[in-house]
Amino acid sequence: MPKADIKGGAQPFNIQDIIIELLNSLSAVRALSELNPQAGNEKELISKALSVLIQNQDMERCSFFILNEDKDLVNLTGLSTSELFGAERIKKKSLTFKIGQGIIGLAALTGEIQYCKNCKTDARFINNNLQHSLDSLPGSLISVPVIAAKELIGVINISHPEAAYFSEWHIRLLHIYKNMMGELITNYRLLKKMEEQIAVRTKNLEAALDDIRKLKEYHESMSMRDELTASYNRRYFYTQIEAALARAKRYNQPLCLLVLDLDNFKLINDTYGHGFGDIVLRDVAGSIREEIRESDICVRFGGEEFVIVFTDIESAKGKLFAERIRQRIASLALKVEEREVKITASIGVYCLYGEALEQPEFDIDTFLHYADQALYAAKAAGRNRVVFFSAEMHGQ
Ligand SMILES: Nc1nc2c(ncn2[C@@H]2O[C@H](COP(=O)(O)OP(=O)(O)OP(=O)(O)O)[C@@H](O)[C@H]2O)c(=O)[nH]1
Repeated sequence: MPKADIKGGAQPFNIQDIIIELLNSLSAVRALSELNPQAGNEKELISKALSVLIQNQDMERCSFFILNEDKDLVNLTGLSTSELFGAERIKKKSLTFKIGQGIIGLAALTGEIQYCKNCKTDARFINNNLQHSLDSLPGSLISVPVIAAKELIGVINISHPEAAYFSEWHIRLLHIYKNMMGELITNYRLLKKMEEQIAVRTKNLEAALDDIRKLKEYHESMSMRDELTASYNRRYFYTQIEAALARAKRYNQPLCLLVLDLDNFKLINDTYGHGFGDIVLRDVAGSIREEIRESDICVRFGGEEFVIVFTDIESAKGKLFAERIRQRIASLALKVEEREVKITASIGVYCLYGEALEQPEFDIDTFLHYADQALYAAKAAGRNRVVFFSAEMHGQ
C-alpha cells in the first residue's frame, strides 16, 4: 500500500491514501477496544492485540517484549502478516533485552517511541542473531513502550523489510494504540487479581461456613446428649421414636423397646460415693453402646435408667439382645480401692410386631408404659433379669 506522510514528507499528498490510512487506523483502534480482557491468558490477549494491529495496518511483523520480574524485556509473542494468513509460524530465537539495551531497551528506558529507519545502519539497533546475514534484518523498526499507571508493561516491536517504511501516520496511531494496550493489559491484570482474591475469599468463606456447620452440628448433637455418659438424652429419644414407630407400622417391621434400670443403685452411691456412681453410669452406657447397632437407639432416660430401641428386629431376638446387655453389665469389672464391685440391671421389654403393629391407637406412651410394667415385674421378681411384657401385666 502506498504511504502518505501527513507531515508532507517525501511522499506526494494523496487524499485517497489519507482516507484509507485513517479508516485503517480507526478499524485497528475499534478492534482493540472490542477485545475482551477476560478471555484467555495474558499472552493470548497480547497476541490478539498484535493481530488486530497487523490486520488493520500494513506492518510486516509485530512482537511484544514483556517486562519480567528481573526487569528484563523478554520476547513473549510475535506475529507476521504471512503467519496471520496461515503460513507456518517461523520459530525465532527468544530474545531478551536489558532496559536501555538496543532500540527496544531504549524505548523502555525513555518511555518514548523509537523509530529506527534503517536497522542495517542505525547504531541503536542491536542484531542479536549475529549468525544471520545483514539481509535477514528488518529494513525499518518501531519500538513502542507500553506504559500504564506510570509502570512499564513491555514494548511492542513493529518491523518492515523496507527501510524508512513507516510514516508519521503510523507513529501517531501507535501513540493511541500503546495507551489502549496499556489499559487493556492493566485491566486484565486487575481482573485476574480480583479473581484470585475472590477465589481466596470464597475458599476462606467456605472454610468458615464449614466450621460453623460443624459447630452447629456439634452443639445440636450436644444438646441431644447427656453430659455424664455421652449417651443420647430424652429429647433425642422423642425426635427419633415417632419416626421409628411410623416406619415399623408402614413396613410391618417389629420394634422392641427396653427399659433398663440399674439395681440398688442408691446403695452403690451410698456405699462408694456419688463419684463412683458416676463412673458406673459411664461404664454401663459405654457397654450398652457397644452391644447395639448404629441404627438402634439408646438414651439415658433419667438417673440410672436407660431406654433402648431395637429397630427392624425379629421379636424373638428382642429378649436375646436384652439378655446379652444384662449379662454384659453383670460382668463389668468395676473396682473401688482394689475391691471388686458388682452391678446388675433389670430390664423390661415390649416388642411391637404382627397384628399389634396395625393398632392405630398404639403410641409412644403405651410403648413405654408396657416396657415399664415389664421392668417392675423384673424388679419384683428379684432384679438382675429380663422380663417380657405379657397380657397379665395389663392394668397393674
Ligand atoms: N452417681 C449418680 N447417681 C445418680 C445419678 N442420677 C441418679 N442417681 C442416683 O440413682 C439412685 C436411684 O435410686 P432408686 O431410684 O432408689 O433406685 P435403686 O437404688 O437403683 O433401686 P432399684 O431401682 O429398686 O433397684 C439415686 O440414689 C440417685 O441419686 C447420677 O447422675 N449419678
